[in-house]
Amino acid sequence: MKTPIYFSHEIRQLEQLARESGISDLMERAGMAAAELARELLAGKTSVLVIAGPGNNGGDALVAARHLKAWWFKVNIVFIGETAKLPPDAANALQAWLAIGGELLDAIPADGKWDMVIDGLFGIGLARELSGRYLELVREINRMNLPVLALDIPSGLDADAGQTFRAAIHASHTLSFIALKPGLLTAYGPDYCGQIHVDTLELDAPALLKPNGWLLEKTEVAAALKPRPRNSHKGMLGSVGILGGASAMCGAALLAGRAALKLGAGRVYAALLADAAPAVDIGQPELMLCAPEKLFQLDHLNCLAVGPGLGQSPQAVQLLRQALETELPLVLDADALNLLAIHDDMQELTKSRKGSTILTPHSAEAARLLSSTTHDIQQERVHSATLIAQRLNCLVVLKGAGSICATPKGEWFVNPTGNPGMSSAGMGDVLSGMIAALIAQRLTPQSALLLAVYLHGAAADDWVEQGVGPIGLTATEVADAARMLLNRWIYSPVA
Ligand SMILES: NC(=O)C1=CN([C@@H]2O[C@H](COP(=O)(O)OP(=O)(O)OC[C@H]3O[C@@H](n4cnc5c(N)ncnc54)[C@H](OP(=O)(O)O)[C@@H]3O)[C@@H](O)[C@H]2O)[C@@H](O)CC1
Ligand SMILES: [K+]
Repeated sequence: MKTPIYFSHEIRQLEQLARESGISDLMERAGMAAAELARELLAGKTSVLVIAGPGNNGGDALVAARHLKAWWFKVNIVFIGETAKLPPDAANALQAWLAIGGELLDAIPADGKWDMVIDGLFGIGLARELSGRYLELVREINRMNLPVLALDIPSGLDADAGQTFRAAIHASHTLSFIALKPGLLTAYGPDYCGQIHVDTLELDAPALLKPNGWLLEKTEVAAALKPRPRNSHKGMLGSVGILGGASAMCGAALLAGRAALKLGAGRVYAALLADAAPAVDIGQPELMLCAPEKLFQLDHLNCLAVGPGLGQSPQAVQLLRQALETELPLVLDADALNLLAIHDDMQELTKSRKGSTILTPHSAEAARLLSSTTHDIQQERVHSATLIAQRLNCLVVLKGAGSICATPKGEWFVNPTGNPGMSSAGMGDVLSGMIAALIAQRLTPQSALLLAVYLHGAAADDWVEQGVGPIGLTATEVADAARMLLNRWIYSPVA
Protein backbone atom coordinates (compact mmCIF):
# COMPACT_ATOMS: atom_id res chain seq x y z
CA MET A 1 0.00 0.00 0.00
CA LYS A 2 1.39 3.37 -1.00
CA THR A 3 1.60 6.06 1.68
CA PRO A 4 -0.04 9.36 0.73
CA ILE A 5 1.06 12.81 1.88
CA TYR A 6 -1.32 15.76 2.14
CA PHE A 7 -0.87 19.48 2.66
CA SER A 8 -2.62 20.87 5.75
CA HIS A 9 -5.42 22.45 3.69
CA GLU A 10 -6.09 18.99 2.22
CA ILE A 11 -6.16 17.49 5.73
CA ARG A 12 -8.84 20.04 6.58
CA GLN A 13 -10.75 19.02 3.45
CA LEU A 14 -10.50 15.40 4.57
CA GLU A 15 -11.82 16.30 8.01
CA GLN A 16 -14.73 18.11 6.37
CA LEU A 17 -15.46 15.18 4.04
CA ALA A 18 -15.39 12.81 7.01
CA ARG A 19 -17.83 15.04 8.89
CA GLU A 20 -20.14 15.15 5.88
CA SER A 21 -20.12 11.37 5.80
CA GLY A 22 -21.35 11.32 9.40
CA ILE A 23 -18.05 10.89 11.29
CA SER A 24 -18.03 13.28 14.24
CA ASP A 25 -15.56 11.73 16.67
CA LEU A 26 -12.19 12.37 15.00
CA MET A 27 -10.78 14.11 18.06
CA GLU A 28 -11.77 11.19 20.27
CA ARG A 29 -10.05 8.84 17.84
CA ALA A 30 -6.93 11.05 17.76
CA GLY A 31 -6.77 11.30 21.56
CA MET A 32 -7.19 7.54 21.99
CA ALA A 33 -4.48 6.81 19.41
CA ALA A 34 -2.18 9.25 21.22
CA ALA A 35 -2.86 7.71 24.63
CA GLU A 36 -2.21 4.21 23.32
CA LEU A 37 1.09 5.22 21.72
CA ALA A 38 2.13 7.10 24.88
CA ARG A 39 1.41 4.03 26.99
CA GLU A 40 3.51 1.89 24.69
CA LEU A 41 6.40 4.36 24.66
CA LEU A 42 6.29 4.81 28.44
CA ALA A 43 6.94 1.05 28.73
CA GLY A 44 6.04 0.77 32.38
CA LYS A 45 6.94 4.32 33.45
CA THR A 46 4.08 6.29 34.91
CA SER A 47 4.34 10.05 34.88
CA VAL A 48 3.31 12.33 31.99
CA LEU A 49 3.32 16.08 31.45
CA VAL A 50 0.70 17.10 28.86
CA ILE A 51 0.87 20.47 27.14
CA ALA A 52 -2.46 21.63 25.69
CA GLY A 53 -2.77 24.69 23.47
CA PRO A 54 -5.65 26.95 22.42
CA GLY A 55 -6.98 24.94 19.46
CA ASN A 56 -7.99 21.43 18.47
CA ASN A 57 -4.43 20.14 18.91
CA GLY A 58 -4.94 21.00 22.59
CA GLY A 59 -8.24 19.09 22.39
CA ASP A 60 -6.41 15.96 21.22
CA ALA A 61 -4.06 16.33 24.18
CA LEU A 62 -6.97 16.67 26.63
CA VAL A 63 -8.57 13.47 25.30
CA ALA A 64 -5.25 11.61 25.52
CA ALA A 65 -4.75 12.86 29.09
CA ARG A 66 -8.22 11.65 30.07
CA HIS A 67 -7.48 8.11 28.90
CA LEU A 68 -4.05 8.03 30.52
CA LYS A 69 -5.53 9.20 33.82
CA ALA A 70 -8.20 6.49 33.55
CA TRP A 71 -5.39 3.97 33.08
CA TRP A 72 -3.80 5.18 36.34
CA PHE A 73 -0.95 7.22 34.90
CA LYS A 74 0.08 10.32 36.83
CA VAL A 75 -0.92 13.14 34.49
CA ASN A 76 -0.36 16.90 34.76
CA ILE A 77 -1.80 19.22 32.13
CA VAL A 78 -0.43 22.66 31.41
CA PHE A 79 -3.02 24.57 29.38
CA ILE A 80 -2.09 27.81 27.65
CA GLY A 81 -4.93 29.75 26.06
CA GLU A 82 -8.41 30.92 26.90
CA THR A 83 -10.84 28.13 27.79
CA ALA A 84 -13.79 30.27 26.67
CA LYS A 85 -12.34 30.49 23.15
CA LEU A 86 -11.67 26.77 22.62
CA PRO A 87 -13.24 25.37 19.42
CA PRO A 88 -16.27 23.09 20.12
CA ASP A 89 -14.54 19.68 20.01
CA ALA A 90 -11.72 20.90 22.26
CA ALA A 91 -14.21 22.54 24.64
CA ASN A 92 -15.98 19.16 24.96
CA ALA A 93 -12.63 17.46 25.59
CA LEU A 94 -11.93 19.99 28.36
CA GLN A 95 -15.32 19.37 29.98
CA ALA A 96 -14.71 15.62 29.92
CA TRP A 97 -11.27 16.14 31.53
CA LEU A 98 -12.71 18.33 34.29
CA ALA A 99 -15.57 15.85 34.79
CA ILE A 100 -13.15 13.10 35.86
CA GLY A 101 -11.53 15.45 38.37
CA GLY A 102 -8.70 16.66 36.13
CA GLU A 103 -7.08 20.04 36.73
CA LEU A 104 -5.37 22.61 34.53
CA LEU A 105 -2.03 24.20 35.38
CA ASP A 106 -1.00 27.49 33.76
CA ALA A 107 2.76 26.83 33.92
CA ILE A 108 5.13 23.89 34.24
CA PRO A 109 5.72 23.30 37.99
CA ALA A 110 9.38 23.94 38.77
CA ASP A 111 9.71 20.90 41.06
CA GLY A 112 7.85 18.37 38.86
CA LYS A 113 9.35 15.14 37.55
CA TRP A 114 7.96 13.36 34.50
CA ASP A 115 8.89 10.47 32.25
CA MET A 116 7.44 11.95 29.08
CA VAL A 117 5.95 15.13 27.62
CA ILE A 118 2.93 15.05 25.30
CA ASP A 119 3.00 18.07 23.03
CA GLY A 120 -0.48 19.27 22.09
CA LEU A 121 0.34 22.97 21.95
CA PHE A 122 -0.13 23.60 18.21
CA GLY A 123 -0.91 21.41 15.23
CA ILE A 124 -1.66 22.32 11.64
CA GLY A 125 -3.40 25.55 12.76
CA LEU A 126 -0.15 27.30 13.66
CA ALA A 127 -0.13 30.22 11.31
CA ARG A 128 2.49 32.71 12.47
CA GLU A 129 5.69 33.06 14.46
CA LEU A 130 5.68 31.95 18.07
CA SER A 131 6.07 34.68 20.63
CA GLY A 132 5.56 35.47 24.33
CA ARG A 133 4.47 32.60 26.58
CA TYR A 134 4.17 30.16 23.69
CA LEU A 135 7.75 30.72 22.60
CA GLU A 136 8.98 30.51 26.18
CA LEU A 137 7.08 27.26 26.73
CA VAL A 138 8.57 25.62 23.63
CA ARG A 139 12.05 26.57 24.78
CA GLU A 140 11.35 25.35 28.31
CA ILE A 141 10.16 21.95 27.06
CA ASN A 142 13.25 21.59 24.88
CA ARG A 143 15.45 22.41 27.88
CA MET A 144 13.78 19.64 29.93
CA ASN A 145 15.45 17.01 27.74
CA LEU A 146 12.65 14.48 28.20
CA PRO A 147 11.18 12.15 25.58
CA VAL A 148 8.46 14.11 23.78
CA LEU A 149 5.49 12.66 21.90
CA ALA A 150 4.25 15.38 19.54
CA LEU A 151 0.61 15.19 18.50
CA ASP A 152 0.13 15.63 14.75
CA ILE A 153 3.28 17.75 14.34
CA PRO A 154 5.89 19.15 16.73
CA SER A 155 4.58 22.52 17.88
CA GLY A 156 6.30 25.32 16.02
CA LEU A 157 6.94 23.34 12.83
CA ASP A 158 5.13 24.36 9.64
CA ALA A 159 3.19 21.27 8.52
CA ASP A 160 3.60 22.13 4.83
CA ALA A 161 7.10 23.58 4.56
CA GLY A 162 9.10 21.92 7.33
CA GLN A 163 10.32 25.33 8.45
CA THR A 164 10.02 26.52 12.04
CA PHE A 165 7.95 29.43 13.25
CA ARG A 166 10.92 30.86 15.17
CA ALA A 167 11.27 27.75 17.39
CA ALA A 168 9.81 24.25 17.55
CA ILE A 169 9.59 21.37 19.96
CA HIS A 170 12.22 18.70 19.49
CA ALA A 171 10.11 15.56 19.58
CA SER A 172 11.38 12.01 19.97
CA HIS A 173 8.15 10.69 18.42
CA THR A 174 5.49 12.36 16.29
CA LEU A 175 2.04 10.87 15.81
CA SER A 176 0.61 12.30 12.60
CA PHE A 177 -3.16 12.13 12.30
CA ILE A 178 -5.08 11.06 9.17
CA ALA A 179 -1.96 11.10 6.95
CA LEU A 180 1.60 12.39 6.62
CA LYS A 181 2.18 16.07 5.87
CA PRO A 182 5.20 17.20 3.81
CA GLY A 183 6.59 19.38 6.60
CA LEU A 184 7.30 16.30 8.69
CA LEU A 185 9.59 14.91 6.02
CA THR A 186 11.42 17.74 4.33
CA ALA A 187 13.64 20.73 5.28
CA TYR A 188 13.82 20.85 9.14
CA GLY A 189 11.02 18.29 9.61
CA PRO A 190 13.31 15.28 10.10
CA ASP A 191 15.34 17.25 12.67
CA TYR A 192 12.30 17.92 14.86
CA CYS A 193 9.95 14.94 14.43
CA GLY A 194 12.00 12.04 15.75
CA GLN A 195 10.33 8.77 14.82
CA ILE A 196 7.16 9.36 12.82
CA HIS A 197 3.99 7.33 13.36
CA VAL A 198 0.76 7.73 11.40
CA ASP A 199 -2.75 7.02 12.65
CA THR A 200 -5.35 7.31 9.91
CA LEU A 201 -8.17 7.74 12.46
CA GLU A 202 -9.85 4.94 10.49
CA LEU A 203 -10.27 7.18 7.45
CA ASP A 204 -9.45 5.89 3.99
CA ALA A 205 -7.97 9.23 2.96
CA PRO A 206 -7.09 8.37 -0.70
CA ALA A 207 -10.67 7.19 -1.25
CA LEU A 208 -11.99 10.53 0.06
CA LEU A 209 -9.49 12.83 -1.66
CA LYS A 210 -7.07 11.94 -4.43
CA PRO A 211 -3.53 12.58 -3.18
CA ASN A 212 -0.85 14.22 -5.31
CA GLY A 213 1.98 13.47 -2.88
CA TRP A 214 3.48 10.14 -1.87
CA LEU A 215 6.24 8.84 0.36
CA LEU A 216 9.06 7.06 -1.45
CA GLU A 217 9.28 3.57 -0.01
CA LYS A 218 11.54 0.65 -0.77
CA THR A 219 8.70 -1.67 -1.73
CA GLU A 220 7.49 0.85 -4.30
CA VAL A 221 10.80 1.88 -5.85
CA ALA A 222 12.24 -1.65 -5.91
CA ALA A 223 9.20 -2.98 -7.77
CA ALA A 224 10.89 -1.76 -10.97
CA LEU A 225 13.79 -4.19 -10.52
CA LYS A 226 14.14 -7.52 -12.29
CA PRO A 227 16.97 -10.08 -12.19
CA ARG A 228 19.05 -10.22 -15.37
CA PRO A 229 18.62 -13.19 -17.69
CA ARG A 230 21.68 -15.42 -17.57
CA ASN A 231 22.00 -15.01 -21.31
CA SER A 232 22.72 -11.29 -21.16
CA HIS A 233 25.32 -9.09 -22.81
CA LYS A 234 26.48 -5.53 -22.31
CA GLY A 235 24.44 -4.22 -25.23
CA MET A 236 21.26 -5.21 -23.42
CA LEU A 237 22.30 -3.25 -20.37
CA GLY A 238 22.53 0.04 -22.13
CA SER A 239 25.11 2.74 -22.77
CA VAL A 240 25.47 5.90 -20.75
CA GLY A 241 27.23 9.10 -21.80
CA ILE A 242 28.51 11.63 -19.29
CA LEU A 243 29.24 15.12 -20.53
CA GLY A 244 31.22 17.45 -18.27
CA GLY A 245 34.66 17.57 -16.72
CA ALA A 246 35.96 20.97 -17.78
CA SER A 247 39.40 22.08 -16.65
CA ALA A 248 39.95 21.40 -12.91
CA MET A 249 36.57 19.64 -12.72
CA CYS A 250 37.27 16.29 -14.40
CA GLY A 251 36.67 14.46 -11.13
CA ALA A 252 32.95 15.31 -11.20
CA ALA A 253 32.43 13.62 -14.57
CA LEU A 254 34.53 10.63 -13.50
CA LEU A 255 32.47 10.22 -10.33
CA ALA A 256 29.24 10.25 -12.37
CA GLY A 257 30.71 7.75 -14.85
CA ARG A 258 31.98 5.41 -12.15
CA ALA A 259 28.57 5.52 -10.42
CA ALA A 260 26.87 4.64 -13.73
CA LEU A 261 29.18 1.63 -14.10
CA LYS A 262 28.52 0.49 -10.54
CA LEU A 263 24.77 0.74 -11.07
CA GLY A 264 25.03 -1.68 -13.94
CA ALA A 265 25.17 0.21 -17.23
CA GLY A 266 26.69 -1.99 -19.95
CA ARG A 267 29.02 0.72 -21.26
CA VAL A 268 29.85 4.16 -19.90
CA TYR A 269 31.50 6.94 -21.90
CA ALA A 270 32.78 10.05 -20.14
CA ALA A 271 33.34 12.98 -22.49
CA LEU A 272 35.57 15.54 -20.81
CA LEU A 273 35.77 19.19 -21.88
CA ALA A 274 39.15 19.93 -20.28
CA ASP A 275 42.02 20.68 -22.69
CA ALA A 276 44.38 18.50 -20.70
CA ALA A 277 41.79 15.80 -20.01
CA PRO A 278 43.18 12.38 -19.07
CA ALA A 279 42.97 9.65 -21.72
CA VAL A 280 42.15 6.98 -19.18
CA ASP A 281 40.66 6.85 -15.69
CA ILE A 282 43.46 4.95 -13.97
CA GLY A 283 41.26 4.17 -10.94
CA GLN A 284 38.42 2.88 -13.14
CA PRO A 285 39.83 1.85 -16.51
CA GLU A 286 36.46 0.33 -17.53
CA LEU A 287 35.28 3.89 -18.18
CA MET A 288 35.72 4.98 -21.78
CA LEU A 289 37.02 8.52 -21.94
CA CYS A 290 36.51 10.51 -25.12
CA ALA A 291 36.26 14.00 -26.55
CA PRO A 292 32.80 15.63 -26.38
CA GLU A 293 32.24 15.69 -30.16
CA LYS A 294 32.90 11.92 -30.26
CA LEU A 295 30.05 11.33 -27.81
CA PHE A 296 27.49 12.74 -30.23
CA GLN A 297 28.76 10.45 -32.97
CA LEU A 298 27.90 7.30 -31.00
CA ASP A 299 24.73 5.62 -32.23
CA HIS A 300 24.06 3.40 -29.24
CA LEU A 301 23.72 5.77 -26.27
CA ASN A 302 20.59 5.20 -24.19
CA CYS A 303 20.96 8.09 -21.79
CA LEU A 304 23.12 11.18 -21.46
CA ALA A 305 23.97 12.95 -18.20
CA VAL A 306 25.12 16.51 -18.75
CA GLY A 307 26.53 18.81 -16.11
CA PRO A 308 29.06 17.23 -13.73
CA GLY A 309 31.99 19.67 -13.89
CA LEU A 310 30.62 21.13 -17.15
CA GLY A 311 31.47 24.77 -16.45
CA GLN A 312 29.86 27.64 -18.30
CA SER A 313 32.22 28.18 -21.24
CA PRO A 314 30.91 28.85 -24.78
CA GLN A 315 31.77 25.22 -25.54
CA ALA A 316 29.63 24.09 -22.59
CA VAL A 317 26.71 26.18 -23.89
CA GLN A 318 27.03 24.73 -27.37
CA LEU A 319 27.27 21.13 -26.09
CA LEU A 320 24.27 21.50 -23.81
CA ARG A 321 22.22 22.89 -26.70
CA GLN A 322 23.35 19.96 -28.84
CA ALA A 323 22.30 17.52 -26.10
CA LEU A 324 18.89 19.15 -25.77
CA GLU A 325 18.39 18.78 -29.52
CA THR A 326 18.78 14.99 -29.34
CA GLU A 327 15.90 12.69 -28.49
CA LEU A 328 17.93 10.89 -25.83
CA PRO A 329 16.74 10.78 -22.23
CA LEU A 330 18.78 13.49 -20.49
CA VAL A 331 19.84 13.99 -16.89
CA LEU A 332 20.84 17.60 -16.28
CA ASP A 333 22.80 18.64 -13.20
CA ALA A 334 25.07 21.39 -11.88
CA ASP A 335 26.21 23.86 -14.56
CA ALA A 336 23.79 22.36 -17.09
CA LEU A 337 21.05 23.68 -14.80
CA ASN A 338 22.76 27.03 -14.34
CA LEU A 339 23.07 27.43 -18.11
CA LEU A 340 19.45 26.41 -18.60
CA ALA A 341 18.43 29.09 -16.11
CA ILE A 342 20.00 31.89 -18.15
CA HIS A 343 19.19 30.73 -21.71
CA ASP A 344 15.53 31.12 -22.60
CA ASP A 345 15.97 29.33 -25.92
CA MET A 346 17.27 26.24 -24.11
CA GLN A 347 14.26 26.32 -21.81
CA GLU A 348 12.02 26.31 -24.89
CA LEU A 349 14.01 23.37 -26.28
CA THR A 350 13.61 21.52 -22.99
CA LYS A 351 9.83 22.02 -22.92
CA SER A 352 9.36 20.53 -26.35
CA ARG A 353 11.85 17.65 -26.20
CA LYS A 354 10.67 14.23 -27.35
CA GLY A 355 12.99 12.38 -24.96
CA SER A 356 12.57 12.69 -21.19
CA THR A 357 14.50 15.31 -19.29
CA ILE A 358 15.39 14.93 -15.63
CA LEU A 359 16.65 17.94 -13.68
CA THR A 360 18.48 17.42 -10.38
CA PRO A 361 18.81 20.86 -8.75
CA HIS A 362 19.73 21.64 -5.16
CA SER A 363 17.95 24.64 -3.69
CA ALA A 364 20.36 27.26 -5.10
CA GLU A 365 20.10 25.80 -8.62
CA ALA A 366 16.31 25.62 -8.25
CA ALA A 367 16.33 29.29 -7.23
CA ARG A 368 18.18 30.19 -10.44
CA LEU A 369 15.72 28.16 -12.53
CA LEU A 370 12.76 29.96 -10.95
CA SER A 371 14.43 33.41 -10.68
CA SER A 372 13.86 33.15 -6.96
CA THR A 373 16.00 32.90 -3.83
CA THR A 374 17.30 29.85 -1.98
CA HIS A 375 15.34 31.01 1.06
CA ASP A 376 12.07 31.11 -0.88
CA ILE A 377 12.71 27.70 -2.44
CA GLN A 378 13.27 26.21 1.03
CA GLN A 379 10.04 27.80 2.26
CA GLU A 380 8.10 25.95 -0.44
CA ARG A 381 10.08 22.92 -1.48
CA VAL A 382 7.20 20.84 -2.83
CA HIS A 383 5.71 23.75 -4.73
CA SER A 384 9.11 24.74 -6.15
CA ALA A 385 9.84 21.24 -7.44
CA THR A 386 6.41 20.86 -9.05
CA LEU A 387 6.63 24.33 -10.56
CA ILE A 388 9.94 23.55 -12.30
CA ALA A 389 8.58 20.19 -13.49
CA GLN A 390 5.49 21.79 -14.96
CA ARG A 391 7.17 24.88 -16.46
CA LEU A 392 9.91 22.88 -18.16
CA ASN A 393 7.91 19.71 -18.84
CA CYS A 394 10.46 17.51 -17.08
CA LEU A 395 11.03 15.28 -14.10
CA VAL A 396 12.71 17.00 -11.16
CA VAL A 397 14.46 16.07 -7.97
CA LEU A 398 14.92 19.00 -5.62
CA LYS A 399 17.78 17.74 -3.47
CA GLY A 400 18.34 18.42 0.23
CA ALA A 401 16.95 16.90 3.45
CA GLY A 402 13.74 15.21 2.32
CA SER A 403 14.41 15.41 -1.43
CA ILE A 404 11.29 16.15 -3.47
CA CYS A 405 10.74 14.37 -6.79
CA ALA A 406 8.12 15.95 -9.04
CA THR A 407 6.51 15.12 -12.36
CA PRO A 408 5.06 17.46 -14.99
CA LYS A 409 1.61 16.07 -14.14
CA GLY A 410 1.79 17.57 -10.67
CA GLU A 411 2.56 14.37 -8.76
CA TRP A 412 5.27 14.62 -6.12
CA PHE A 413 7.20 12.25 -3.86
CA VAL A 414 9.23 12.87 -0.71
CA ASN A 415 12.32 10.76 -0.08
CA PRO A 416 12.87 9.70 3.54
CA THR A 417 16.36 8.22 3.09
CA GLY A 418 19.69 9.99 3.46
CA ASN A 419 21.64 11.81 6.15
CA PRO A 420 23.91 14.82 6.66
CA GLY A 421 26.91 12.77 5.51
CA MET A 422 25.63 13.49 2.01
CA SER A 423 26.43 17.18 2.37
CA SER A 424 29.75 16.72 0.64
CA ALA A 425 31.25 17.20 -2.80
CA GLY A 426 30.48 14.69 -5.51
CA MET A 427 27.21 13.32 -4.09
CA GLY A 428 25.19 15.00 -6.86
CA ASP A 429 27.54 13.70 -9.55
CA VAL A 430 27.04 10.17 -8.26
CA LEU A 431 23.25 10.60 -8.26
CA SER A 432 23.29 11.77 -11.90
CA GLY A 433 25.30 8.72 -12.93
CA MET A 434 22.97 6.41 -10.99
CA ILE A 435 19.84 7.80 -12.65
CA ALA A 436 21.43 7.57 -16.10
CA ALA A 437 22.50 3.95 -15.53
CA LEU A 438 18.99 2.89 -14.52
CA ILE A 439 17.46 4.59 -17.55
CA ALA A 440 20.02 2.88 -19.79
CA GLN A 441 18.88 -0.44 -18.29
CA ARG A 442 15.37 0.33 -19.57
CA LEU A 443 13.65 1.55 -16.43
CA THR A 444 11.18 4.29 -17.25
CA PRO A 445 12.71 7.70 -16.50
CA GLN A 446 10.31 8.21 -13.59
CA SER A 447 11.05 4.79 -12.06
CA ALA A 448 14.77 5.38 -12.56
CA LEU A 449 14.59 8.75 -10.82
CA LEU A 450 12.59 7.51 -7.84
CA LEU A 451 14.71 4.40 -7.38
CA ALA A 452 18.00 6.27 -7.71
CA VAL A 453 17.01 8.99 -5.24
CA TYR A 454 15.83 6.46 -2.66
CA LEU A 455 18.82 4.17 -3.19
CA HIS A 456 21.35 7.04 -3.03
CA GLY A 457 20.06 7.99 0.44
CA ALA A 458 19.71 4.39 1.59
CA ALA A 459 23.33 3.72 0.59
CA ALA A 460 24.50 6.65 2.72
CA ASP A 461 22.31 5.44 5.61
CA ASP A 462 23.86 1.99 5.32
CA TRP A 463 27.35 3.44 5.89
CA VAL A 464 26.15 5.47 8.87
CA GLU A 465 24.67 2.32 10.42
CA GLN A 466 28.12 0.75 10.09
CA GLY A 467 29.72 3.73 11.81
CA VAL A 468 31.24 5.20 8.64
CA GLY A 469 29.76 8.67 8.51
CA PRO A 470 27.97 10.93 8.59
CA ILE A 471 31.27 12.72 9.14
CA GLY A 472 33.65 12.11 6.28
CA LEU A 473 31.36 9.95 4.15
CA THR A 474 32.46 10.19 0.51
CA ALA A 475 30.50 10.05 -2.73
CA THR A 476 32.60 7.12 -3.94
CA GLU A 477 31.58 5.13 -0.86
CA VAL A 478 27.93 5.93 -1.52
CA ALA A 479 28.19 4.58 -5.08
CA ASP A 480 29.78 1.38 -3.72
CA ALA A 481 27.03 0.87 -1.15
CA ALA A 482 24.36 1.65 -3.76
CA ARG A 483 25.72 -1.18 -5.89
CA MET A 484 25.60 -3.57 -2.96
CA LEU A 485 22.05 -2.61 -1.95
CA LEU A 486 20.79 -2.79 -5.52
CA ASN A 487 22.12 -6.34 -5.86
CA ARG A 488 20.69 -7.28 -2.49
CA TRP A 489 17.26 -5.88 -3.36
CA ILE A 490 17.16 -7.76 -6.66
CA TYR A 491 18.79 -11.05 -5.73
CA SER A 492 18.06 -11.45 -1.98
CA PRO A 493 14.91 -9.33 -1.61
CA VAL A 494 14.18 -10.55 1.93
CA ALA A 495 17.54 -9.37 3.33
N1 LIG B 1 -10.69 19.59 13.26
C1 LIG B 1 -10.79 18.26 13.43
O1 LIG B 1 -11.80 17.65 13.16
C2 LIG B 1 -9.63 17.53 13.93
C3 LIG B 1 -8.45 18.18 14.30
N2 LIG B 1 -7.45 17.54 14.86
C4 LIG B 1 -6.38 18.25 15.52
O2 LIG B 1 -6.58 19.63 15.41
C5 LIG B 1 -5.40 20.28 14.95
C6 LIG B 1 -5.75 21.52 14.21
O3 LIG B 1 -6.51 22.26 15.08
P1 LIG B 1 -6.72 23.82 14.88
O4 LIG B 1 -7.15 24.11 13.53
O5 LIG B 1 -7.66 24.25 15.94
O6 LIG B 1 -5.28 24.39 15.07
P2 LIG B 1 -4.19 24.28 16.25
O7 LIG B 1 -2.96 23.84 15.65
O8 LIG B 1 -4.70 23.55 17.43
O9 LIG B 1 -3.96 25.79 16.69
C7 LIG B 1 -4.91 26.79 16.42
C8 LIG B 1 -4.94 27.78 17.55
O10 LIG B 1 -3.67 28.35 17.70
C9 LIG B 1 -3.76 29.76 17.60
N3 LIG B 1 -2.52 30.23 16.99
C10 LIG B 1 -2.04 29.98 15.76
N4 LIG B 1 -0.80 30.47 15.62
C11 LIG B 1 -0.46 31.01 16.81
C12 LIG B 1 0.70 31.65 17.31
N5 LIG B 1 1.81 31.82 16.57
N6 LIG B 1 0.69 32.10 18.57
C13 LIG B 1 -0.40 31.93 19.36
N7 LIG B 1 -1.53 31.32 18.93
C14 LIG B 1 -1.56 30.88 17.68
C15 LIG B 1 -4.99 30.02 16.82
O11 LIG B 1 -5.44 31.28 17.21
P3 LIG B 1 -5.77 32.44 16.16
O12 LIG B 1 -4.87 32.24 14.95
O13 LIG B 1 -7.19 32.24 15.86
O14 LIG B 1 -5.42 33.65 16.91
C16 LIG B 1 -5.89 28.90 17.31
O15 LIG B 1 -6.46 29.24 18.56
C17 LIG B 1 -4.70 19.23 14.15
O16 LIG B 1 -3.32 19.51 14.03
C18 LIG B 1 -5.01 17.99 14.95
O17 LIG B 1 -4.10 17.88 16.03
C19 LIG B 1 -7.59 16.12 15.15
O18 LIG B 1 -8.23 16.05 16.39
C20 LIG B 1 -8.42 15.42 14.11
C21 LIG B 1 -9.74 16.06 14.03
K1 LIG C 1 1.76 19.43 18.56
